[in-house]
Amino acid sequence: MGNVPTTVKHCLSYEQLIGDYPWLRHWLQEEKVGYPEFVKIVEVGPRDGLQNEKEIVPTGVKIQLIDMLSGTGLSVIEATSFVSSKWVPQMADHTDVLRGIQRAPHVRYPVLTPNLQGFQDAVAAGATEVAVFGSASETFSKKNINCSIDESMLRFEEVINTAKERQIPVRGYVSCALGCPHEGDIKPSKVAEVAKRLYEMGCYEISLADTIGVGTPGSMLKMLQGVKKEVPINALAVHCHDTYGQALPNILTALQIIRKKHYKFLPTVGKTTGSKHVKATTASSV
Ligand SMILES: CC(C)(COP(=O)([O-])OP(=O)([O-])OC[C@H]1O[C@@H](n2cnc3c(N)ncnc32)[C@H](O)[C@@H]1OP(=O)([O-])[O-])[C@@H](O)C(=O)NCCC(=O)NCCSC(=O)C[C@@](C)(O)CC(=O)[O-]
Repeated sequence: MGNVPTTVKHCLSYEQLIGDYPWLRHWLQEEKVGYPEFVKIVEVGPRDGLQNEKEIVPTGVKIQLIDMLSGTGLSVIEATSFVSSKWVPQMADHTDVLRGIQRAPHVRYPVLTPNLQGFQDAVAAGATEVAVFGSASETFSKKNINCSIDESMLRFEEVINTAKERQIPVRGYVSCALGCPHEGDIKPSKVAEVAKRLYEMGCYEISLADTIGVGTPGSMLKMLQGVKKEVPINALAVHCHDTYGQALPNILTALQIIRKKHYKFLPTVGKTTGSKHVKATTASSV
């Protein structure tokens, strides 16, 4: 926490959280929650932070960013996406980025793969870990990956089965876990259902994403209470966008749901400014 600005420390303090959300004190006592002994940060800046930037960032700059992040002590850096360049022009240089980075021995560099084509391209470019990304909202699924939730599960199953044959670990995202830009509130039971499907297919970890940053400690709590009935808590991660300044309180709430025996909980933070996504570098400070 040495380099963390005072304002961020303030957001992270237990006393401040209880001051802002008094009902949490009761819940924390009831649940006898503690903090996990170990927190892993998945840095998503080079992928999620850049993907919506209108101006194309030169490939060399992306490579330099990832190489510099590799030197910070992070253990996971999401490097790029093997998606259609018509949909996300910023990620069109995925192969050059993945081939150009200096891989540090202690760092993993997962990439997003929405379907088998993306998976095969990623592996050909040297990917050794991938992530599939589903949604708890039908409308978001159609707008993001051009298929329904059920169709996306069939695509992911193909990716996961092929990945298993090659012993490539697959991480799964569930977008809109705390709200959808098109459908509004999303029921925790729907998030739990999609998370469970991904987990049962073979994703080693499910990252529950507050895609538009509308979550609060209250909705985070309800959502995680629903999901942990279906997926082991030590296989869960959260991915919080900071659109309304709630990412840190939301992460702190999520961390406190983990019992001490659950040593592995893996939050990622995204910082969203207005309609622009400028994300994830704050994750390194948490
Ligand atoms: C999923 C697709 C590809 C389906 O796209 P589609 O158009 O429905 O695909 P299709 O299967 O009908 O194929 C149409 C064309 O796309 C090509 N194609 C097919 N697959 C690929 C591929 N993998 N890479 C490159 N090209 C591909 C395919 O070859 C074909 O090319 P054509 O014959 O017309 O020349 C498309 O909808 C897409 O790329 N979507 C991008 C989604 C995306 O990147 N979203 C942002 C990341 S998710 C996210 O940010 C959320 C997250 C993870 O951060 C968590 C959170 O905060 O919520």
